[in-house]
This record gives sequence, structure tokens and C-alpha cells, in this order.
Amino acid sequence: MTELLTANQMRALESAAIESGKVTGLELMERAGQGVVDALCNNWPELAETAHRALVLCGPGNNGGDGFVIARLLADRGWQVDVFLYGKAEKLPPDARANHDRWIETGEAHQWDVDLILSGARPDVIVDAVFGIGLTRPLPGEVARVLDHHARESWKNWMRIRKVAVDCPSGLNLDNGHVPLEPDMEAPASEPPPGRSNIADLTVTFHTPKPGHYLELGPLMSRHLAVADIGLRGDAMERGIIGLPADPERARLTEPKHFGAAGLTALEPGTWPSSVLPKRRGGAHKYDFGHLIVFAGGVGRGGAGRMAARAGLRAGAGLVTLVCPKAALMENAMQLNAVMLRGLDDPNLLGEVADDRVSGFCLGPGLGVGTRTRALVQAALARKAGERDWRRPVVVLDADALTSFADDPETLFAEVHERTILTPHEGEFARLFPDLAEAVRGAKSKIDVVREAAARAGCVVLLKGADTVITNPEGAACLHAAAYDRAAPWLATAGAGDVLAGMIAGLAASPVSADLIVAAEAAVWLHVECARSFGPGLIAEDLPEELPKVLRALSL
Ligand SMILES: NC(=O)C1=CN([C@@H]2O[C@H](COP(=O)(O)OP(=O)(O)OC[C@H]3O[C@@H](n4cnc5c(N)ncnc54)[C@H](O)[C@@H]3O)[C@@H](O)[C@H]2O)[C@@H](O)CC1
Ligand SMILES: Nc1ncnc2c1ncn2[C@@H]1O[C@H](COP(=O)(O)OP(=O)(O)O)[C@@H](O)[C@H]1O
Ligand SMILES: [K+]
Repeated sequence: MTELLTANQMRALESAAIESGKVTGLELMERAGQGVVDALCNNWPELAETAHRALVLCGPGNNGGDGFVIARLLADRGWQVDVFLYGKAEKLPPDARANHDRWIETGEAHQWDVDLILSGARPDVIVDAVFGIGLTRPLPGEVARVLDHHARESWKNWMRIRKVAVDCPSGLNLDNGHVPLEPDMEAPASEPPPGRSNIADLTVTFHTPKPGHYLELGPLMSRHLAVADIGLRGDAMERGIIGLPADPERARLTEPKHFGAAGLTALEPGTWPSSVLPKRRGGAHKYDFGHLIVFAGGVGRGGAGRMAARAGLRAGAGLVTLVCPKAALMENAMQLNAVMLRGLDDPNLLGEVADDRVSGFCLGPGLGVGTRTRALVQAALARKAGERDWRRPVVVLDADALTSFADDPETLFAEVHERTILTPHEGEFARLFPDLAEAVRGAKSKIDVVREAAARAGCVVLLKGADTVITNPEGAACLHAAAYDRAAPWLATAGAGDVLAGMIAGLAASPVSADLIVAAEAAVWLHVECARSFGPGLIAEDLPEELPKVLRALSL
């Protein structure tokens, strides 16, 4: 797992390293600049071979300081380097000032001037070192004009000009992935507002990625992400131990890498996520992997429940039973084989179809909004620990199971327990947590907002999206990003969420399953892995069928 550090956490780590006396701020800045130059040369080997021309845009803080280091290192390689400074040299913080002064011994640092910058010699590379984690307000217009994606069009052959962002494309808030805008700056939908259109070709960040690289606009603006090691040692190894519940303060990125350690890949047995999947030992009985009950809707509405059930079975539940209104039995019987089937009309008779060995419930997909669904949810939540698991049955609540409580979320929150997970998409989230949904549209980090939701609800909450955030009431937060080399646009297809609910339930229903948040994290990762393995043309039904291939690749 990779820790995602907020701006404050990164600053604290940097200060601690400097205070320990093992490193100076200047050394860190030098390594940061070197890291950017190395990443640039790795990414575009042709730039490493011969000297080129760079336009280095420096800002008024330490991000600008990194820019001056980069300017010097490129000049040392024989490059022609034009440097512009936004702000006053006298006001630069000490380390940035020192690197500015070192640069002007041999080069020039021009005062920021939009026309002068855009009419200057054509650069091969633009280095955006204007603002990093210190951005506190919207980009000034004169900076936005230069960094705008279209500004490159002032030069000929502009499509071959590369833009490298230092720490982040300036304007992007690395805590939340938003681009702060002046209140009157909302542009028409057809045209990205200034600042949102600062799109890099490569973004080089330091030590570890930040939440904003993966949330909201982060992937779109950063485009490719490289992480440069600047020799800061964190305690992430201990905190991010694979398969354990996440740290309550630091969010982690859901991925197989163990804090970026090279050589550990998903393909090695024993590593995450294989290590947290229940089905990995021989000699077990089907009940050792749990009995999952998935509820389906009435006549003609069973598809979503059937897909969730199939996903639960493929994900590893020992047995899966689909429970539907009796009138829909025939329809479902014609479609199911390995998934078992029972009819239930009266929610109060849940015990007739779900004995003590049931270890998981999945409710919501296609279930219909209303009092029957509410009653089923309440009946499932009321179940106590069964005979094979000391824990209560896991309850996955999705779609209609959530919407059925839209006018009274407090009733739901009063009944959920620690083995409950709510899996809303943004619309369902807004129905249960209207104020928090508003906050995420504002300036708050999606991670913090979902943390608040889990604390309020008293159970695990998973907010779906290309950036999926999973939190528990203790504050642990995992961010799964279907971005960069794990983008999965094919998942934007009807029913993909139903399959996810089934996969989570199927993984978590096993008596030997990991902590619920950990099981959910693995399910989200596998869900995207299935989409990526299948590729274009994917429909939701393909996802469970792709799972065996994905699991085989994990050497299970
Ligand atoms: N923290 C660390 O561990 C390291 C930080 N480094 C670099 O230092 C950067 C952070 O430096 P700083 O904290 O100085 O922050 P920045 O350089 O990102 O920006 C801070 C400066 O910009 C001003 N500012 C912020 N938003 C503005 C706006 N919209 N309009 C005009 N001025 C604005 C602030 O008043 C301040 O002067 C990182 O992003 C990274 O590039 C690296 O040198 C390596 C180590
Ligand atoms: N562009 C995308 N990239 C990656 N994942 C996506 C994308 N769009 C949707 N998803 C994922 O697909 C699923 C869609 O779920 P949901 O919105 O509940 O749809 P449905 O109700 O049709 O099943 C979620 O897991 C979500 O994270
Ligand atoms: K920057």
C-alpha cells in the first residue's frame, strides 16, 4: 500500500527530517530538482541524449525553489534555459532564495510577463514550478494564462512541447483534487475555466503521492505521475502493512505495491490482495467460505440481484442463495444454476430462508424502493452472530436499500453495525448525507467527507466513482483510483455497481475473511482488474466471468 500524505502531513515529515539534523532543506530541494530531471529523462529518453530548450516557470515559494534547481541542472547538461519568476526574489523563502541566487550567477530570472513568456523562443519542455502544496487560493489570472493548455499554441509545432509539473500542475489542490476558482470565474460548461486547463504531460511528485493526484481532477491534470524519492524516510512501512486495517490518520492508496517497494507485484503469491482473499487454503468445506444471501426484486426486476449473486459466488462465497418474492421464483429459476434460489414475501420470515449459517447479506440491487426493502434491511441488520463465525453476518447495502432510507437516514444509522457497509454512488450518497455531498462539491476532500459519513453512520462507507473512497468510523481511509495506468472507463456501464456489491459481500461473507474495510478494498481492486482484463465492450455481466482469470493471475 502507498500512503497518501496531505500537505500538512508532508510538511510535518519534512520538518521532522530537517530537525533530526540528518538532512537540510537545501538538500531536499536539490534532490527534488534532480528527481524531476531524472524523471524527465526517463520518460522521454530522447531528451536525455542531446541538449534542448526549457522554459522554467518559478513561483514565489519552495515549488519555485525546485524550479531554480531544475533550471541549473538542465543548464549543466548544456540546455538553453529561460527562467521566469512569478513574485519577488527578495520574498522567496530561504532555500528557494538560495537556489535563485545560485541560478542568477550564470543565468537570468526574468520577471513574470505573459506576453514576453509566450512570445519567447519555442521551448521543448515547459517546467511548471509555480505552485505546489502551498497553493492557498485560485491561480492568479496571469499565471493561469501562461499555464493554460492552449498557451502552447503560441509556438509552432506546439504539440511536441512537453509540460512537466513539479509536485502538481499549479492550481491543483493536492489535498482534494479540486481547482479552487474565484467565485465569479465559473465558465460556461463547454469551456474549461482558467486554471482547470493546466494539463501536464508528466507530473513528478516527491516521497509519496498526495490524495489530490488521484481525486477528482487530479488524474486529468497530472496525466502521468512519477514519484521521486528524496530520501525522506517515513514510518509508512509499519503503518501500511498489507491486509491490516488502514491507519486512522493517513489515507492509503489501494494497490498491491507495498509503499512503493520495487519487486513486489500482484503476481507474487502471498502479497496483497491474494493475502487477504479467504479462498487460499485446501481441505476446506463450502461453509468455511460462508453462505451469502442476495435479495432480488420482483418480476422482471431480478437482473441486478442475479448479477450481484453471481459476483458473490465467483468472488469466493461458499454458497450463494438468491431470495426473491415468490412471484418471481419462476423467472429466476430459469436463469440460475450454481446460485440457489428461495422465495420470500414477508420480511419477518427471514429466518425461514436464512439459517444460522448465513454469514452475509447483500441488499439493494434491483430491490425496489419502499417499506418492504426497509423491512428486509432491518431484518438483515438485526441478525446476530451465527454458529460458524463469531462476528455478525456482513451486510452490504447498495442502491435501493440506501434510497429506501432517503427520508430518514437516522433510522438506518441507528441499526447498522460494524459489519455493515454502505456502497452508494454519488446520487445515493447525497440522499443519505445531503450536507456532506454539498461539502464534497465545495472545497472539502472526498476522503474527509466520506470519513465523516462513516463516523455519522457508524459503519463502513464506500463512495463509488473512478476515485472510490472507503472509510470506517475509526477514520481509516482507503482510496482506490481507476486512473493513470489503471483507468477503466468501461466500468461506466449499467450494473457495474451491482456486481461490486456482490463481490464485496462474497469476499466478506467468509468466516475467515479480513476486516470489512480490507475485504472491500480488495473487492474494489478486483472489480477494476476484471474491467481492465476484459477491456472495451465490457458489460456488467462480463465482470464476474472475468474474475477467475484475474484470480489465476494472482497465482491463487
Ligand atoms: N515539503 C517538502 O517536503 C518538500 C517540498 N518541496 C517543494 O516545496 C513545495 C511547497 O513549497 P511551499 O510550501 O513554499 O509552497 P508553494 O511553493 O507551493 O507556494 C507557496 C507560495 O505561494 C503563495 N501562494 C499560494 N497560492 C497562491 C495564489 N493562488 N496566488 C499567489 N500566490 C499564492 C504563498 O503565499 C507562498 O508564497 C512543494 O510543492 C515542493 O515542490 C521540495 O523542495 C522537496 C521537499
Ligand atoms: N469511469 C469510470 N472509471 C472507473 N470506474 C467507474 C467509472 N464509472 C463507474 N465506475 C465504477 O462502476 C461502478 C458503477 O456503479 P453504480 O454507479 O452503482 O452503477 P449501477 O447502479 O449501474 O450498477 C462503480 O463501482 C464505479 O466505481
Ligand atoms: K507546480
